[in-house]
Amino acid sequence: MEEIPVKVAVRIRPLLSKEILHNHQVCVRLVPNAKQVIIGKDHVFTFDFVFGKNSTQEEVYAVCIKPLLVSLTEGYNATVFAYGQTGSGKTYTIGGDHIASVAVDERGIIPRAIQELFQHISEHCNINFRVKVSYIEVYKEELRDLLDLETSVKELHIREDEKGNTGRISAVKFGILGLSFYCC
Ligand SMILES: Nc1ncnc2c1ncn2[C@@H]1O[C@H](COP(=O)(O)OP(=O)(O)OP(=O)(O)O)[C@@H](O)[C@H]1O
Repeated sequence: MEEIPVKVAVRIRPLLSKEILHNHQVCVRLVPNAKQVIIGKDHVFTFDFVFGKNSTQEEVYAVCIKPLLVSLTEGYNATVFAYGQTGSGKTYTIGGDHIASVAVDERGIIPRAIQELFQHISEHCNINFRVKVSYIEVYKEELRDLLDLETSVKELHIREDEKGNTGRISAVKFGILGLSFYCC
């Protein structure tokens, strides 16, 4: 079977207290033993990974991200991004919020991946690693450097090489939040 390099996971978040208070109803169900969700009455969608409302940060990381980190340390590139409408749980899952104030169990993808990457580096003193980080927000077609908010949005551009590959954006936040790794 052909190996498809892009994998898509869906994560259902639990209702928030304010949603319960306003009597909002859950409109999405998991299909047992299938990587599918049903929206409404009968709209079935299939994904590579499906996480229900009780899924943990650890589970999402272990299933979707850890294998990529292993590949990264073997010299492959990987990109992870979260996509969804406002309030759907991108920041929570990717772990882009105030990391210091988040309980260890609740930490999302970015702090877990960074911790594991540096753990790997410290265990392989015979190899030279160079780690670069950038954190870019793309919102309404404009780029903002989240590590240097003074930079004008006009100074940042997405560039492509002759093959159409985009450059070294290392963490992207748009209606999408993401993290890219590049081995140097
Ligand atoms: N899996 C989850 N378990 C518990 N709470 C969650 C989960 N996912 C999201 N939440 C909560 O839902 C709320 C909205 O999530 P979040 O801020 O991550 O959404 P977002 O997609 O990043 O929104 P925006 O695009 O507006 O920034 C937050 O209070 C967050 O803590």
